[in-house]
Amino acid sequence: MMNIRRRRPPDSPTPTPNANPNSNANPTTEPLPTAPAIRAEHLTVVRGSRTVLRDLGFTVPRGRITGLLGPSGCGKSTLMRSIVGTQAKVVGTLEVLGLPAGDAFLRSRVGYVTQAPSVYVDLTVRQNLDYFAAILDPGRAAADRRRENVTRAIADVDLTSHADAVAGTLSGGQRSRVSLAVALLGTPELLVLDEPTVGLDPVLRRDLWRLFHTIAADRGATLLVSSHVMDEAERCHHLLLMREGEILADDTPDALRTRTGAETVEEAFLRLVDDAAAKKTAGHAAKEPVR
Ligand SMILES: Nc1ncnc2c1ncn2[C@@H]1O[C@H](COP(=O)(O)OP(=O)(O)OP(=O)(O)O)[C@@H](O)[C@H]1O
Repeated sequence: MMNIRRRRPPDSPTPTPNANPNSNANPTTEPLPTAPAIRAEHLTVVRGSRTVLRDLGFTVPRGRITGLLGPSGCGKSTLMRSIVGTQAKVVGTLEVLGLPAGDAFLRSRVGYVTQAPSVYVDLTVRQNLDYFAAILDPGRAAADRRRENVTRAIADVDLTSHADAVAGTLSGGQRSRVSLAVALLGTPELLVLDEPTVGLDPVLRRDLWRLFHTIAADRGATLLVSSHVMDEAERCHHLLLMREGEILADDTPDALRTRTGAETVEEAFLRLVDDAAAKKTAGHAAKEPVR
């Protein structure tokens, strides 16, 4: 069972945009807390010779869990990389926590867990976290705080009993949780998790989803969680359904089911896919020259 302490994060040492001595930002122009965590307009991404994301427009609400769902290859990872600022050739508007995606001030406010766990296999779980904690919060004066944060993050992902195990000896699911613990270290406002439950057994999947809900409820954090498993959609507050580089729906699971008259989100998704295909066919037919 995942364990997360029910407490608010301490005041963060994270620099805010106005902490920048070179910034001309006016405090009154700070985004309101009700502003979306992520806002995209006309977002297009080209990879190689392919347009992988095409003219996307969507919002991700703050303090909620948004599921980014769609089949393999539809562009979920590309969108997540764009949001965290690691994707090249991003065109259009993409705002994250009120700042342009990739802005240096977002570095410690956004946590990102890639599909492949990024851990040092020759270090123990605790040594992995100590290393990243030292980068996030350096200096001798912060040693006690770092130790506390590392212990808390390890407990959050239920790896306390494996804290001294070498990461290379852990299972794939356990390594994924080490990556998640690293992302939780800085108590980020936005967590971007790329297929975090892939390959996990049903009990661990359920526990991870409980952890996500606790993080959103207790910390007020925003989570963007991708999956190609449609039953995970039912666990989200909000959904972005993707297919072939386009957003088919940006809505709550309830609203989606009601709007499409479907029983499940999976069925709603299939109806939206059929509708989109029918519209495309109608569009092509309209363009055919009349003979
Ligand atoms: N370097 C690249 N050059 C060209 N096309 C690429 C490149 N990387 C990925 N793509 C293409 O971009 C599309 C989207 O890939 P992406 O990894 O974002 O999809 P995904 O939805 O995350 O898939 P999965 O669930 O399998 O991880 C895919 O069709 C893929 O073939």
